[in-house]
Amino acid sequence: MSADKVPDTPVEIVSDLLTKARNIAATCENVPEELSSLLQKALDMTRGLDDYLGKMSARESEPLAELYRKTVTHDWDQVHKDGKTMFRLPKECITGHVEGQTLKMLVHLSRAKRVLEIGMFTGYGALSMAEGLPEDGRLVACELEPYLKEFAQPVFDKSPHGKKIVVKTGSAMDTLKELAAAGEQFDMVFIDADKTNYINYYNFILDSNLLRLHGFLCVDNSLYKAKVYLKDTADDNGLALREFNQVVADDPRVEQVIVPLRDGLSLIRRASPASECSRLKGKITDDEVFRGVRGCSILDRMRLDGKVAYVTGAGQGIGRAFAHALGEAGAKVAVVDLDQERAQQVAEELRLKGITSTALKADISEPDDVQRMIDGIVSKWGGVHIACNNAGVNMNSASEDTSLEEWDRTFSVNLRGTFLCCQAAGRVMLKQGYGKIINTASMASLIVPHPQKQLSYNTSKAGVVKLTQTLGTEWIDRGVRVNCISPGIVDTPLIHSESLRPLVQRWLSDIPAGRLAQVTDLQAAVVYLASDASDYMTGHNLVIEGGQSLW
Ligand SMILES: C[S@@+](CC[C@H](N)C(=O)[O-])C[C@H]1O[C@@H](n2cnc3c(N)ncnc32)[C@H](O)[C@@H]1O
Repeated sequence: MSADKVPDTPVEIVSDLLTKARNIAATCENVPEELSSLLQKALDMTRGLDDYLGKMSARESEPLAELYRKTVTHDWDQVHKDGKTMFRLPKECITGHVEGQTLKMLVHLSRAKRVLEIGMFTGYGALSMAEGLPEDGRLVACELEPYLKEFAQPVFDKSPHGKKIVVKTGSAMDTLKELAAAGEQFDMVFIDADKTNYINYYNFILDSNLLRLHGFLCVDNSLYKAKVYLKDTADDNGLALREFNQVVADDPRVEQVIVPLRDGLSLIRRASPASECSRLKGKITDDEVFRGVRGCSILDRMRLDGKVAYVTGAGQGIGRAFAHALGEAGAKVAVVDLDQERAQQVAEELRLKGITSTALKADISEPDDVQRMIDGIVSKWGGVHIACNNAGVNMNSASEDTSLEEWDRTFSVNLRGTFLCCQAAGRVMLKQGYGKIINTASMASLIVPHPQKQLSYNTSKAGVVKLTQTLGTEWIDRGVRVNCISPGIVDTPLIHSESLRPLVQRWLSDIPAGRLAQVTDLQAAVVYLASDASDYMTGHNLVIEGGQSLW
């Protein structure tokens, strides 16, 4: 702690008291050596703690460091004397490095997308949390003093995360009412403004549903310099926080814990819908729609944790995007491709993202390769739950010139290969009594895309749809669902080649969406079809083509 810093947290205050006690002991005669040494040891322990936490926590970004420097060197007394702020703002208000990183970590871990801060000060906490938000995340910061918005904004503007922050100046309670009236909801709320109003903010946030059902609150200063539990507390803020903590502890709507970080940080989460039910008996329909199927929200129902998946043709393009999507949703993924090196590269990408993966080489038109692929996955991971049969080839020729070779090669990969994979994976899945098969068909199964000529491709993909419908109805009563995805024209590097460029213009005029499909446009569909959320769907051809087949 620097010499001019006012002790502000329980640890800093203990440290200050110990320093005083040690100094007194040093001036007294007859103080036992052991007492001095114990005082010194206690002092070293308390003094060193915050420093150590700072050193061992992730480093702050340069904009955060600038905000900190700018805040602690600013003459807040003068600003107040000049009438620029309504209140005299102590620089100790700032959350600072360790708390900032803690808030950022909480945003990350909770995957919050919308955060509300009540009491922004110079924006250190706001920017820390914004750094943890995804690119489309948003943080609304309430601040009474307009001067502080002007102070923080130039630094926000230097950070790539500053654009996620919207500052609302004025009384926080007025802003909360405005947000609630606009139907806004937040995943996380950080309360750090006037202490005597904490209880009002808390009640308003819960009563007006500003905090979404599975959201949580962080409340700063909940230990308030230890005054919340010291008997002789007389100051308003200490008493307000003591009452606040008690109200939260007695509130059946929430679960909470106080983390003794700096001046105390309460983490409060809205309890499960089930506990809200008993309180709201009669006012709600307490069913699976309200509670979620098996208690899971719709997004959780699309998680694939613990599932084993494979994707053929996963070395590039759509297959690679499918492999990433299934892995991101929680599945272990076998990346299968004819090209071993590409498969390995994609498997490595997945591992870098923390996804369990393996690379396999297989030619799906060869029964032995397909069987080896399935056996390998089963022996490595104990089963196959998601079979993504995506590999395919596309050759072009006028129908009168289509060679038998082209026809056979197309059918042997696109239809025979898909059949071999469905059969080999299906046998395992039927034994398990569970499985999700997702075949890649094509919009060409519905319409005849033009002007390119691709008889064998179109016909083989129509076959994939019929294969899917037949298996999907034959196996569903034994727990195996079979569906397919029909992408429209997908934007791949090949499409930008000199020879295809004129065709792209033609295609674009045929697509109501006005653009080609990106592989990322197909990712949610594969996760949905792989998840339990789509259990009632089988034999379906899910067409994703920007409306092209409808024109
Ligand atoms: C402890 S500081 C906030 C620190 C900040 N969260 C950070 O990360 O550095 C409290 C802030 O709340 C603001 N404040 C106090 N009363 C308020 C109110 N009624 N409405 C909005 N803001 C208020 C103060 O102006 C001050 O800037």
